[in-house]
Amino acid sequence: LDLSTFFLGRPLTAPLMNASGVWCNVNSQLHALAESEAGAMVTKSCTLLRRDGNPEPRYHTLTMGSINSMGLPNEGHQYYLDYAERHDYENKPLFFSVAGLTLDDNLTIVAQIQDAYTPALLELNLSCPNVPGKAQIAYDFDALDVVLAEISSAYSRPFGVKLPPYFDIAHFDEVADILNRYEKVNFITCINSIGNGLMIDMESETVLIKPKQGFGGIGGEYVLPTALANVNAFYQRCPKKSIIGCGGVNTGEHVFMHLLAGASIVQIGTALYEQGPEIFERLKAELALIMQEKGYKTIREFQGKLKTL
Ligand SMILES: CC(C)(C)CCc1c(C(=O)O)[nH]c(=O)[nH]c1=O
Repeated sequence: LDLSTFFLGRPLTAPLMNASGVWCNVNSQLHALAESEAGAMVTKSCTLLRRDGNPEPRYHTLTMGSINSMGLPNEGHQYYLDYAERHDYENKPLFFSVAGLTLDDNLTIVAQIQDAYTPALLELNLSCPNVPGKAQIAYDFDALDVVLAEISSAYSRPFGVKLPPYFDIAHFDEVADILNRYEKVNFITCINSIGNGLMIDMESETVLIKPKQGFGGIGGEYVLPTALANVNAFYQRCPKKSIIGCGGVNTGEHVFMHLLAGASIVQIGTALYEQGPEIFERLKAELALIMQEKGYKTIREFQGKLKTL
Protein backbone atom coordinates (compact mmCIF):
# COMPACT_ATOMS: atom_id res chain seq x y z
CA LEU A 1 0.00 0.00 0.00
CA ASP A 2 1.61 3.21 -1.16
CA LEU A 3 0.78 6.25 1.01
CA SER A 4 3.46 8.26 -0.67
CA THR A 5 2.42 11.25 -2.63
CA PHE A 6 4.17 13.53 -5.08
CA PHE A 7 4.38 17.24 -4.40
CA LEU A 8 6.09 19.49 -6.91
CA GLY A 9 8.07 16.50 -8.11
CA ARG A 10 9.10 15.46 -4.59
CA PRO A 11 8.06 12.07 -3.21
CA LEU A 12 6.63 12.39 0.32
CA THR A 13 6.40 9.34 2.59
CA ALA A 14 2.91 10.43 3.65
CA PRO A 15 0.46 13.11 2.50
CA LEU A 16 0.54 14.58 6.00
CA MET A 17 2.17 17.58 7.68
CA ASN A 18 1.54 20.11 10.45
CA ALA A 19 -0.40 23.32 9.91
CA SER A 20 1.77 26.39 10.31
CA GLY A 21 1.62 27.72 13.86
CA VAL A 22 1.10 24.32 15.47
CA TRP A 23 4.07 22.49 17.07
CA CYS A 24 6.55 24.51 15.04
CA ASN A 25 7.55 27.64 17.00
CA VAL A 26 10.89 26.47 18.46
CA ASN A 27 13.69 24.00 17.63
CA SER A 28 12.49 21.29 20.02
CA GLN A 29 9.08 21.23 18.32
CA LEU A 30 10.58 21.38 14.81
CA HIS A 31 12.88 18.49 15.74
CA ALA A 32 9.89 16.47 16.97
CA LEU A 33 8.11 17.05 13.64
CA ALA A 34 11.26 16.08 11.71
CA GLU A 35 11.35 12.81 13.70
CA SER A 36 7.61 12.16 13.29
CA GLU A 37 5.74 10.19 10.60
CA ALA A 38 4.70 13.45 8.91
CA GLY A 39 5.70 13.52 5.24
CA ALA A 40 6.61 17.22 5.38
CA MET A 41 6.58 20.09 7.89
CA VAL A 42 6.19 23.86 8.07
CA THR A 43 7.56 26.53 10.41
CA LYS A 44 5.47 29.00 12.41
CA SER A 45 4.64 32.08 10.31
CA CYS A 46 7.49 34.46 11.02
CA THR A 47 7.89 38.21 11.19
CA LEU A 48 11.11 40.15 10.71
CA LEU A 49 11.79 40.36 14.45
CA ARG A 50 10.92 38.11 17.35
CA ARG A 51 7.44 38.64 18.86
CA ASP A 52 5.96 37.63 22.22
CA GLY A 53 2.47 37.62 20.72
CA ASN A 54 -0.73 38.32 22.62
CA PRO A 55 -1.34 38.00 26.40
CA GLU A 56 -2.61 34.62 27.61
CA PRO A 57 -5.02 32.87 27.62
CA ARG A 58 -4.82 33.09 23.81
CA TYR A 59 -5.70 29.50 22.81
CA HIS A 60 -8.65 27.48 24.12
CA THR A 61 -9.88 24.00 23.32
CA LEU A 62 -13.56 23.80 22.36
CA THR A 63 -15.86 20.76 22.26
CA MET A 64 -15.39 20.47 18.49
CA GLY A 65 -12.16 22.39 17.90
CA SER A 66 -10.28 25.45 19.10
CA ILE A 67 -10.25 29.20 19.26
CA ASN A 68 -7.00 31.23 19.12
CA SER A 69 -5.69 34.73 18.96
CA MET A 70 -1.98 34.00 19.42
CA GLY A 71 -0.92 37.27 17.84
CA LEU A 72 1.93 35.85 15.74
CA PRO A 73 4.32 34.85 18.54
CA ASN A 74 7.50 33.71 16.79
CA GLU A 75 11.30 33.77 17.13
CA GLY A 76 11.84 36.11 14.18
CA HIS A 77 12.73 35.10 10.63
CA GLN A 78 16.46 34.52 11.23
CA TYR A 79 15.73 31.78 13.78
CA TYR A 80 13.76 29.82 11.20
CA LEU A 81 16.37 30.48 8.49
CA ASP A 82 18.93 28.98 10.89
CA TYR A 83 16.67 25.95 11.35
CA ALA A 84 16.17 25.69 7.56
CA GLU A 85 19.95 25.58 7.17
CA ARG A 86 20.21 22.60 9.54
CA HIS A 87 17.10 20.72 8.34
CA ASP A 88 17.61 17.30 6.70
CA TYR A 89 15.79 17.69 3.35
CA GLU A 90 16.35 14.02 2.49
CA ASN A 91 14.19 13.15 5.49
CA LYS A 92 11.26 15.40 4.51
CA PRO A 93 10.59 18.71 2.74
CA LEU A 94 10.39 21.85 4.88
CA PHE A 95 7.97 24.67 4.21
CA PHE A 96 8.85 28.15 5.47
CA SER A 97 5.86 30.25 6.51
CA VAL A 98 6.09 34.05 6.32
CA ALA A 99 3.59 36.60 7.71
CA GLY A 100 5.36 39.92 7.62
CA LEU A 101 3.55 42.80 9.31
CA THR A 102 4.08 44.97 6.25
CA LEU A 103 4.79 44.33 2.58
CA ASP A 104 8.29 45.71 3.14
CA ASP A 105 8.89 43.18 5.92
CA ASN A 106 7.65 40.39 3.65
CA LEU A 107 10.01 41.54 0.89
CA THR A 108 12.96 41.73 3.30
CA ILE A 109 12.30 38.24 4.67
CA VAL A 110 11.73 36.76 1.20
CA ALA A 111 14.96 38.33 -0.07
CA GLN A 112 16.85 36.64 2.78
CA ILE A 113 15.23 33.27 2.03
CA GLN A 114 16.32 33.78 -1.56
CA ASP A 115 19.91 34.59 -0.55
CA ALA A 116 20.02 31.61 1.81
CA TYR A 117 19.57 29.23 -1.15
CA THR A 118 17.51 27.06 1.13
CA PRO A 119 15.50 24.18 -0.41
CA ALA A 120 12.64 25.18 1.92
CA LEU A 121 9.37 26.01 0.18
CA LEU A 122 7.86 29.45 0.89
CA GLU A 123 4.26 29.45 2.18
CA LEU A 124 3.14 33.09 2.29
CA ASN A 125 0.51 33.60 5.00
CA LEU A 126 -2.01 35.99 3.46
CA SER A 127 -3.98 36.32 6.69
CA CYS A 128 -1.16 38.60 7.74
CA PRO A 129 -2.45 42.00 8.76
CA ASN A 130 -2.77 44.82 6.27
CA VAL A 131 -3.17 48.50 7.03
CA PRO A 132 -4.93 48.71 10.44
CA GLY A 133 -8.66 49.10 9.96
CA LYS A 134 -8.59 47.33 6.61
CA ALA A 135 -9.37 43.64 6.00
CA GLN A 136 -6.57 41.05 6.00
CA ILE A 137 -4.66 40.88 2.70
CA ALA A 138 -6.52 37.79 1.46
CA TYR A 139 -9.86 39.61 1.90
CA ASP A 140 -8.64 42.83 0.26
CA PHE A 141 -8.40 41.71 -3.36
CA ASP A 142 -6.52 44.79 -4.62
CA ALA A 143 -3.94 44.39 -1.85
CA LEU A 144 -3.74 40.66 -2.63
CA ASP A 145 -2.86 41.45 -6.24
CA VAL A 146 -0.19 43.96 -5.21
CA VAL A 147 1.42 41.61 -2.67
CA LEU A 148 1.58 38.74 -5.18
CA ALA A 149 3.04 41.00 -7.86
CA GLU A 150 5.70 42.33 -5.47
CA ILE A 151 6.64 38.92 -4.04
CA SER A 152 6.69 37.34 -7.50
CA SER A 153 9.20 39.87 -8.72
CA ALA A 154 11.31 39.70 -5.55
CA TYR A 155 11.43 35.91 -5.26
CA SER A 156 12.84 33.89 -8.15
CA ARG A 157 11.40 30.50 -7.18
CA PRO A 158 7.93 28.98 -7.07
CA PHE A 159 6.07 29.63 -3.80
CA GLY A 160 2.69 29.02 -2.20
CA VAL A 161 0.03 30.99 -0.38
CA LYS A 162 -1.94 30.16 2.80
CA LEU A 163 -5.50 31.39 2.39
CA PRO A 164 -8.26 32.05 4.92
CA PRO A 165 -11.63 30.51 4.03
CA TYR A 166 -13.96 32.14 1.52
CA PHE A 167 -17.72 31.69 1.72
CA ASP A 168 -19.01 33.10 -1.56
CA ILE A 169 -18.68 31.51 -5.02
CA ALA A 170 -17.95 34.95 -6.47
CA HIS A 171 -15.00 35.19 -4.08
CA PHE A 172 -13.66 31.75 -5.12
CA ASP A 173 -13.86 32.98 -8.74
CA GLU A 174 -12.23 36.33 -8.06
CA VAL A 175 -9.36 35.01 -5.90
CA ALA A 176 -8.66 32.10 -8.29
CA ASP A 177 -8.52 34.60 -11.18
CA ILE A 178 -5.93 36.63 -9.28
CA LEU A 179 -3.87 33.57 -8.28
CA ASN A 180 -3.94 32.16 -11.82
CA ARG A 181 -2.19 35.28 -13.06
CA TYR A 182 0.86 34.31 -10.97
CA GLU A 183 2.43 31.17 -12.37
CA LYS A 184 5.07 31.30 -9.62
CA VAL A 185 2.29 30.55 -7.15
CA ASN A 186 2.40 26.82 -7.59
CA PHE A 187 0.56 25.74 -4.46
CA ILE A 188 -2.39 27.00 -2.44
CA THR A 189 -2.99 26.00 1.17
CA CYS A 190 -6.67 26.12 2.17
CA ILE A 191 -7.70 27.00 4.87
CA ASN A 192 -6.42 29.09 7.70
CA SER A 193 -8.68 29.30 10.77
CA ILE A 194 -12.15 30.81 10.32
CA GLY A 195 -11.50 34.32 11.57
CA ASN A 196 -13.04 36.10 14.51
CA GLY A 197 -15.21 33.48 16.12
CA LEU A 198 -16.36 33.86 19.73
CA MET A 199 -17.05 31.26 22.41
CA ILE A 200 -18.51 31.71 25.87
CA ASP A 201 -18.03 30.09 29.28
CA MET A 202 -21.53 29.50 30.71
CA GLU A 203 -20.49 29.38 34.36
CA SER A 204 -18.47 32.62 34.40
CA GLU A 205 -20.43 34.26 31.57
CA THR A 206 -17.07 35.24 30.13
CA VAL A 207 -15.21 34.84 26.86
CA LEU A 208 -12.48 32.12 26.74
CA ILE A 209 -9.43 34.04 25.48
CA LYS A 210 -8.00 37.38 26.61
CA PRO A 211 -7.01 39.13 23.34
CA LYS A 212 -9.51 40.92 21.10
CA GLN A 213 -12.36 40.71 23.67
CA GLY A 214 -12.43 36.96 23.15
CA PHE A 215 -12.58 36.99 19.35
CA GLY A 216 -10.30 34.44 17.69
CA GLY A 217 -9.71 32.06 14.79
CA ILE A 218 -11.76 28.86 14.85
CA GLY A 219 -10.13 25.54 14.03
CA GLY A 220 -10.94 21.85 14.37
CA GLU A 221 -14.01 19.82 13.45
CA TYR A 222 -16.20 22.96 13.15
CA VAL A 223 -14.30 23.99 10.01
CA LEU A 224 -14.14 20.69 8.05
CA PRO A 225 -17.00 21.46 5.59
CA THR A 226 -15.59 24.92 4.91
CA ALA A 227 -12.07 23.53 4.48
CA LEU A 228 -13.25 20.83 2.03
CA ALA A 229 -15.20 23.41 0.03
CA ASN A 230 -12.19 25.73 -0.26
CA VAL A 231 -9.88 22.84 -1.22
CA ASN A 232 -12.26 21.70 -3.95
CA ALA A 233 -13.12 25.21 -5.15
CA PHE A 234 -9.46 26.09 -5.76
CA TYR A 235 -8.66 22.58 -7.05
CA GLN A 236 -11.29 23.08 -9.75
CA ARG A 237 -10.31 26.67 -10.54
CA CYS A 238 -6.50 26.37 -10.47
CA PRO A 239 -5.63 23.23 -12.49
CA LYS A 240 -1.96 24.22 -12.80
CA LYS A 241 -1.48 24.57 -9.02
CA SER A 242 -1.28 22.02 -6.22
CA ILE A 243 -3.66 22.29 -3.30
CA ILE A 244 -2.65 21.65 0.30
CA GLY A 245 -5.67 20.90 2.48
CA CYS A 246 -5.95 22.17 6.04
CA GLY A 247 -8.88 22.27 8.42
CA GLY A 248 -10.89 19.92 10.57
CA VAL A 249 -8.73 16.82 10.19
CA ASN A 250 -8.64 14.37 13.11
CA THR A 251 -9.14 10.96 11.43
CA GLY A 252 -8.07 8.98 8.37
CA GLU A 253 -11.54 9.63 6.95
CA HIS A 254 -10.98 13.39 7.13
CA VAL A 255 -7.60 12.94 5.39
CA PHE A 256 -9.29 10.83 2.70
CA MET A 257 -11.96 13.52 2.18
CA HIS A 258 -9.36 16.26 1.72
CA LEU A 259 -7.43 14.13 -0.80
CA LEU A 260 -10.65 13.25 -2.66
CA ALA A 261 -11.55 16.96 -2.74
CA GLY A 262 -8.23 17.65 -4.48
CA ALA A 263 -5.54 18.07 -1.83
CA SER A 264 -2.05 16.64 -2.48
CA ILE A 265 -0.97 17.05 1.15
CA VAL A 266 -3.14 17.44 4.26
CA GLN A 267 -2.13 19.69 7.15
CA ILE A 268 -3.12 19.01 10.76
CA GLY A 269 -3.66 21.91 13.19
CA THR A 270 -5.97 21.67 16.20
CA ALA A 271 -5.77 17.87 16.48
CA LEU A 272 -1.96 18.06 16.39
CA TYR A 273 -2.01 20.78 19.06
CA GLU A 274 -4.11 18.52 21.29
CA GLN A 275 -2.57 15.10 20.55
CA GLY A 276 1.06 15.81 19.57
CA PRO A 277 3.14 14.46 16.64
CA GLU A 278 2.19 10.81 17.32
CA ILE A 279 -1.05 11.72 15.54
CA PHE A 280 0.72 11.29 12.17
CA GLU A 281 1.25 7.57 12.83
CA ARG A 282 -2.44 7.10 13.68
CA LEU A 283 -3.67 9.07 10.65
CA LYS A 284 -1.35 7.11 8.33
CA ALA A 285 -2.66 3.81 9.67
CA GLU A 286 -6.30 4.93 9.46
CA LEU A 287 -5.84 6.18 5.89
CA ALA A 288 -4.15 2.92 4.88
CA LEU A 289 -7.07 0.93 6.27
CA ILE A 290 -9.60 3.05 4.36
CA MET A 291 -7.61 2.66 1.14
CA GLN A 292 -7.41 -1.10 1.69
CA GLU A 293 -11.17 -1.36 2.29
CA LYS A 294 -11.82 0.63 -0.88
CA GLY A 295 -9.25 -1.29 -2.94
CA TYR A 296 -7.00 1.72 -3.63
CA LYS A 297 -3.25 0.98 -3.85
CA THR A 298 -2.08 4.53 -4.39
CA ILE A 299 -3.40 7.99 -3.54
CA ARG A 300 -3.30 8.98 -7.21
CA GLU A 301 -6.14 6.57 -7.92
CA PHE A 302 -8.63 8.72 -5.97
CA GLN A 303 -6.92 12.10 -5.42
CA GLY A 304 -9.18 14.89 -6.71
CA LYS A 305 -11.78 12.38 -7.95
CA LEU A 306 -14.70 13.63 -5.87
CA LYS A 307 -17.92 12.74 -7.65
CA THR A 308 -21.00 14.94 -7.93
CA LEU A 309 -24.56 13.73 -8.14
C1 LIG B 1 -3.83 35.96 12.38
C2 LIG B 1 -2.44 36.53 12.31
C3 LIG B 1 -1.93 36.87 13.70
C4 LIG B 1 -2.50 37.79 11.50
C5 LIG B 1 -1.50 35.52 11.58
C6 LIG B 1 -1.00 34.36 12.41
C7 LIG B 1 -2.08 33.37 12.73
C8 LIG B 1 -2.48 33.11 14.04
C9 LIG B 1 -1.88 33.82 15.21
O1 LIG B 1 -0.63 33.81 15.38
O2 LIG B 1 -2.72 34.37 15.98
N1 LIG B 1 -3.48 32.22 14.32
C10 LIG B 1 -4.12 31.54 13.31
O3 LIG B 1 -5.03 30.72 13.54
N2 LIG B 1 -3.72 31.74 12.01
C11 LIG B 1 -2.74 32.65 11.68
O4 LIG B 1 -2.45 32.80 10.48
